[in-house]
Amino acid sequence: MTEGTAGPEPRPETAGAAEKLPGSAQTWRPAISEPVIPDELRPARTGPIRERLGAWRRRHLLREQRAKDTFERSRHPERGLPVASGPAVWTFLRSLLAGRRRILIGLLVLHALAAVAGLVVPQILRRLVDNAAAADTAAATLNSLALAVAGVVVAQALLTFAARAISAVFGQDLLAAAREYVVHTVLRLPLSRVEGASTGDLVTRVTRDVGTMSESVRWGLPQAVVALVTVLLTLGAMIYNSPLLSLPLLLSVPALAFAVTRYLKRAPAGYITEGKTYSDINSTLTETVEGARTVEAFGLGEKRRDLGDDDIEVSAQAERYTMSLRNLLFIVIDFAYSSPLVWTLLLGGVGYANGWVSLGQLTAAILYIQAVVEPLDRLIANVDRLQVGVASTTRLLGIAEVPADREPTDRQPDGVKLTGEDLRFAYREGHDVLHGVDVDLQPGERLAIVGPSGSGKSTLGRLLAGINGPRTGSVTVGGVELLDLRLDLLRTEVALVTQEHHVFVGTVRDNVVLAREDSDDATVIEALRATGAWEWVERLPEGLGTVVGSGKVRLTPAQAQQIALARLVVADPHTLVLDEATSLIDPRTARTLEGSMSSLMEGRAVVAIAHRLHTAHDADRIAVVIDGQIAELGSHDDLMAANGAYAALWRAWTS
Ligand SMILES: Nc1ncnc2c1ncn2[C@@H]1O[C@H](COP(=O)(O)OP(=O)(O)OP(=O)(O)O)[C@@H](O)[C@H]1O
Repeated sequence: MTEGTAGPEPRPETAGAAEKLPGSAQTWRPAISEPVIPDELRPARTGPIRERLGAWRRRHLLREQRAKDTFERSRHPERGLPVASGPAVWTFLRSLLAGRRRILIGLLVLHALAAVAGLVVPQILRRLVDNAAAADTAAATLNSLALAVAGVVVAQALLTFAARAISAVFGQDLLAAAREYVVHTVLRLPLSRVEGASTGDLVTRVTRDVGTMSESVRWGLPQAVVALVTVLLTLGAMIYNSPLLSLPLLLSVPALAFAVTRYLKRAPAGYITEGKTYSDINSTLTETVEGARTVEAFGLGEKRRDLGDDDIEVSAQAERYTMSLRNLLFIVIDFAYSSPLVWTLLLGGVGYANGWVSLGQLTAAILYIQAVVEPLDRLIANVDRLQVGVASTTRLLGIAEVPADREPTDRQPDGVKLTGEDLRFAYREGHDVLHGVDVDLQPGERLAIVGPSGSGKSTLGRLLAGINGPRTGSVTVGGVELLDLRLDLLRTEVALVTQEHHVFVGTVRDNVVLAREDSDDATVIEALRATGAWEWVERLPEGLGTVVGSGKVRLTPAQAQQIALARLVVADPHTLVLDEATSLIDPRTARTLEGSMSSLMEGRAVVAIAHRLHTAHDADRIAVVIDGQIAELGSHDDLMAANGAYAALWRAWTS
């Protein structure tokens, strides 16, 4: 592997190379036969010092390059979630702080006063030392100076306490605002992008990244500002005490500034890369857990473990990179702390001997140097914390950069006729899976969509139900485009029923009334009766109020499907799009369910995406979709008479 291309195999998420296991919905990554970590990036443990240093530098440069590459790739991913730019973070921060100026200024003033109180102590001590050195000072003067020190220390403690208490309240308020923002943003993500993004990435962003961001907003930011103010005030006090004795510390500031600037330039890409590696670890892990049965059935355990190990190793590489950046910074910081102390003592000795400075000034200067170390340390540690926070914030704000796939208006459909015109759709740019489909659904009509696997039936169903918007053309109901309708209104016009039925953790009632939350119990029971679910719901310990879902009362797939259909009865849409709605249910339940479904479907238009052709046989019209186009359209008898693709499918199915 060459320097420019060093790095692990591109992940399918970025390389678009995910494969589907036959017969499985799980995406699977290509098997990796070579070691994922290039040799150049492995730690060199043997050889002469110069070679090892050279190898260390090469590894460092490679990691830096990779951090930059990953940063660029994650800024504009093809399908996953993007990362926001640096300026977006500052705009976001400004908007967070905008309504909280008063409390922010108040707490900064309190912290500054506490810092000033701390700076007064060395000045009083300076007087104490100078007075004690002079032979004629009265004991009363020394006593009052000592009392002044005690008074200032108490005042500083009280100010610090008040400042910290206000900081805590301020931090909680900011955290709440940040969390609300994230929840709001995630909820408005278009479904198509949620499906396209990896679960691990989304989960890492809304858990780890929210935590890191709020940590740095709550603690990192106020502490960095306070530490900066304290450092500046201490430097001012040092110059006031003795310009000569402040020289060594002032001279070390440029070295410190250089090291911090260098760090700030490199750290963001490093931390964003680190965040992405955590997402990758989570993605592999969730994929393995979700596909546990497939993994077991195909004996893929070892491969999955290897993938996990690779993810962890890559993550460790990213962590080592950011750690080496931090270490370099800390070396300079340590040097910048200790050398001024030595130089000030030497300079102070010479100055005292020549009468340029007093013993008290030297004492105060040494105390100030000691005093500046702690806030400087805090400042740099918090700058580091802020870097991690900024990286997490860019990932969170990236979610907000996903463009909305619809802009709902208040338009109301005039009628119930569903029409699709010139529908084209692509999951990947330049690869249309529908090529100009026209569908005209009469009110109350049953239209079956049949065709070979992968021909575009489900995609057409999703477009007709307004889940995805077409690339060209439009789907309208009563003359209004589906994407122009408010979501709550859309679901009472057209609804899609698929094989996936999620039961949310909540009561049976909550799960049924999702589309119309104001429905009463009688409506819910009627809906459950219609889908044949009332029999078993009635027997649950708390009936409608029983909490079901993950970790609670578990429902069978068939029961989950009945709940989903009951949801539909309550939503009462005039058009249903059924995509294999009854396939997961055992034949006996399916027969019962089909019975209740036919009464549910009465008076509604139905688009049934059918794999079992008997569904098609009973439909008013049948659309045969082949390669993303409607190849034939007509009733069963018409199409049999035409002796085309449908007739061939029917003969194959009935023989
Ligand atoms: N989420 C997706 N991302 C990328 N490509 C997809 C996605 N979903 C479907 N496709 C592709 O779009 C094409 C049409 O798929 P679609 O699921 O609509 O076909 P289908 O006729 O319903 O197939 P089946 O009967 O097997 O369910 C296929 O080539 C499929 O691989």
